[in-house]
Amino acid sequence: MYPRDQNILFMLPFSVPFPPTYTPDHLFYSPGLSHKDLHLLTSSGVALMFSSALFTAFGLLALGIAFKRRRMRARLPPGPPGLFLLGNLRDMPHDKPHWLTYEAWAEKFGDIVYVEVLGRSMVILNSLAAVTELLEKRSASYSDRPPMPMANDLMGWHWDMVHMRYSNWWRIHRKTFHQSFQSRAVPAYYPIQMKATRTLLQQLSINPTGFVDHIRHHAGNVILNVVYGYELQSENDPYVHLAHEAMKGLNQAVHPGSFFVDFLPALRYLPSWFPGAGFKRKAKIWAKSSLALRDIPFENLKTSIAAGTAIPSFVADNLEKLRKQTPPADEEIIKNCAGIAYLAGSDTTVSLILVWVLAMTLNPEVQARARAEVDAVIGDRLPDFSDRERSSFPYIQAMLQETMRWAPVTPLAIPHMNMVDDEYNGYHIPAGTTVIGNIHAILHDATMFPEPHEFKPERFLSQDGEKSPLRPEAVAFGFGRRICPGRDLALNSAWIVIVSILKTYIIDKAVDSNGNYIVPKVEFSPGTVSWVQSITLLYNNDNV
Ligand code: HEM
Repeated sequence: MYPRDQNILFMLPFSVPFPPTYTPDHLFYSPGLSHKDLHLLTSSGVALMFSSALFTAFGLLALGIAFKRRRMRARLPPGPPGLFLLGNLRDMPHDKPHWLTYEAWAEKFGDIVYVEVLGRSMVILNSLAAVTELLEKRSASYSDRPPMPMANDLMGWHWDMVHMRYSNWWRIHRKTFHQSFQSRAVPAYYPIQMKATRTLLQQLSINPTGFVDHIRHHAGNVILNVVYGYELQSENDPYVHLAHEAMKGLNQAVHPGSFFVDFLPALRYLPSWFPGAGFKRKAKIWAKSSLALRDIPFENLKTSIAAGTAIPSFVADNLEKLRKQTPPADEEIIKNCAGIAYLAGSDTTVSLILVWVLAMTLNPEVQARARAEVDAVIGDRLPDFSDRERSSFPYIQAMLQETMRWAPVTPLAIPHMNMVDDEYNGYHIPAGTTVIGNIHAILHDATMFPEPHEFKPERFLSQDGEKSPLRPEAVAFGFGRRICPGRDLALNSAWIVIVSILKTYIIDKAVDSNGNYIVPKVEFSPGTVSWVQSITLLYNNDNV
């Protein structure tokens, strides 16, 4: 249908938009103060200003004392020395990927590093041994999330299961999610993934230069279809718009240090009109889009169900189950799980596929070997999931593992928090410490993965008598009880997209005006989800 012998040549320089980076300015300025707020501050009277300053001074003093006492009291893991009051605020990376700074610290201080920011302690685990011991084996104590007063209490994200505190309320969400996304359940979504992949191939054949948008459309189409039975519009989709609006605020709020109220939770009780309480006014505006994202698609689907026009989906099926339950279970749980699936599952899958595209651009010999395997198994037609019954596709599998290892999509996972005082290797980890599993460092550990920055799928092809290295998916989706529940769906999407593109396209570098190849840079953005910064591609079967 889309033969590789279509002699087409496209130059595709692009850069992928990624969530805003955070500068130190954000950090110091971000208690929500805008220029207007500062003006207000001057005009609203000396008394208010004085009480506000006093409030902040007391807060900072308390933090400083707590910081000093904690440092003196216990044998904390090593880390960069902090300043009185601020702790390690100034050491925290802001404008470059955090994992680079954390890896530099790991080299200096070892596989467990301690930092403290404005009284909040944080531990970074840089080795497989440390994450296995703490986040996996001691998962019962390490599965909480740090409180996020700005996002959860003020911006209405309390319904977001990803950042929910470890509780019965989270457990029931997790169970509901798991039932529909566990490995046994996801083959039910093959038809949706197949249909979306055929649409992707069609879109690529019409406009290969728009491949980033097409890959995004594919991921959105799969998840919205699975969750709401909703077919994504080709352009200006209202649900994509809702998610985009909601992400604007969330991206800022989940970044540690963006809002002072996250360090001094008492600030959330300030009235919105209070000088310096600009964060409360921002939160009020953002809360609308957070709730709209969750409620609008859900209510629309309920209208379709009532009209008898809804097709099966996560929400429709779960509402049906709920109707039969006595006493009826909580509808809100289904609404919450559905709302978060698009946010958690869309960008992550897109990022994984784009990392693969970059790897293929830079490693034509890997691409050729993978394509040969697809051709040998599938022959002269388009792939589908039944092909996996004919072959285990060892090279494709190894290539997918290497893609997850080479540039992990979520290099630092999502922060966990421990609930009890703990000891590890003779170090004290105070209860309430934010614990980061450094996926990037583990997957670039040269003792497990020699030449870690090279893209080498062969390392996952087990040779006779050789011990195969750690499978990246064992850490790339996080840890313990909070491990990503959407991983099987994501890996299936990535697999069908990869084999389908290999079957129909050749990915190559672009050429400049002098006819020279442009070698794309291997650069990734900071943020929870890391993005390939720029790729230049050329589809050209002359290069085969
Ligand atoms: C390549 C794709 C993906 C990657 C790399 C990824 C990665 C992650 C990571 C690292 C976490 C945090 C785990 C931890 O705290 O230790 C997570 C959590 C989560 N992911 Fe994914 N994810 C992907 C796709 C998906 C998809 C497709 C869905 C939805 C269908 C999804 C839904 C979730 C949810 C709901 C959580 C929160 C789990 C909890 O806190 O209990 N993810 N993911």
